[in-house]
Amino acid sequence: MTHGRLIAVVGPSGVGKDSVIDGLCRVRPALHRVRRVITRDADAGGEDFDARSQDDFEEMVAQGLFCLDWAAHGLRYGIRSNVLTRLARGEDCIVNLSRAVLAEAAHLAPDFVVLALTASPKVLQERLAGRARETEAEIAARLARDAACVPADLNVMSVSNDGPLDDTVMRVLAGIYPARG
Ligand SMILES: Nc1ncnc2c1ncn2[C@@H]1O[C@H](COP(=O)(O)OP(=O)(O)O)[C@@H](O)[C@H]1O
Ligand SMILES: O=P(O)(O)OC[C@H]1O[C@H](OP(=O)(O)OP(=O)(O)O)[C@H](O)[C@@H]1O
Repeated sequence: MTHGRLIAVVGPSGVGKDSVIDGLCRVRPALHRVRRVITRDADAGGEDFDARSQDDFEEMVAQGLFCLDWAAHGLRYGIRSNVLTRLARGEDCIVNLSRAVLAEAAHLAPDFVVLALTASPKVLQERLAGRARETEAEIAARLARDAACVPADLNVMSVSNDGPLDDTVMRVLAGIYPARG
C-alpha cells in the first residue's frame, strides 16, 4: 500500500496556519488533521487540541507517546505517535509544526511536504490582534520571535496568505494535489 503524505504547515504566528489547514480539510475531507497535545488552557480557543498540564505532558514524553515534541511561546507541543499508523495505512495527514522540528519530521514519512505560509508584518500584527487569543505582550513576543529557518533540502511549497483565505486554500490544493490527466 502507498504510504500517506505528511504535510507540515509552518510560518510565523498569525500567518494563518490553522485557518489554511481548516480550509484544506473542508475541501478535501480525506485529509486527516492531526490534533496536537498542548500545555495550553483547554478554553483558550482556536484549533481543536488536547490540553495537558506541564507534568502530564512530560509524563507523556517519558512514556514515548510522541513522535515529535517541542517548546515554543512558553508552551509544550506534542504529536502523538499514532499519526505514523495513519500514514502507514495510506492516509494523508496535515499538521501545524514548528520550523525547528522539520528536519526531524522529515524522517517520519517518505512523502513529506512543507507548506510554508507567508504574510507581511503588518498583516501578521492585525491578524494576531483580531484573533484575540493572546495578550498584547504575548502578541509582541510572537511577532518578535526569531524562528528557525526551513531546511533547504526539504520539499517546500511557499505560499503567501496575504490575500483572501479561499484563494490561498485553492492555490495550496493545486500545488500539493495537481490535477492529473
Ligand atoms: N487569508 C486570511 N484573511 C483574513 N484573515 C485570516 C486569513 N488567514 C487567517 N486569518 C485570521 O488570522 C488570524 C490568525 O490565523 P490562524 O489560522 O490562527 O494563524 P496561525 O495558526 O498561523 O497562528 C485568525 O483570526 C484567522 O481567522
Ligand atoms: O518555531 P516556529 O516555527 O516559530 O513555531 C513555533 C510554534 O508556533 C506555532 O504554534 P501555535 O500554533 O500555538 O502558535 P500560533 O498560532 O501563534 O502560530 C507553531 O505551531 C509552533 O508550535
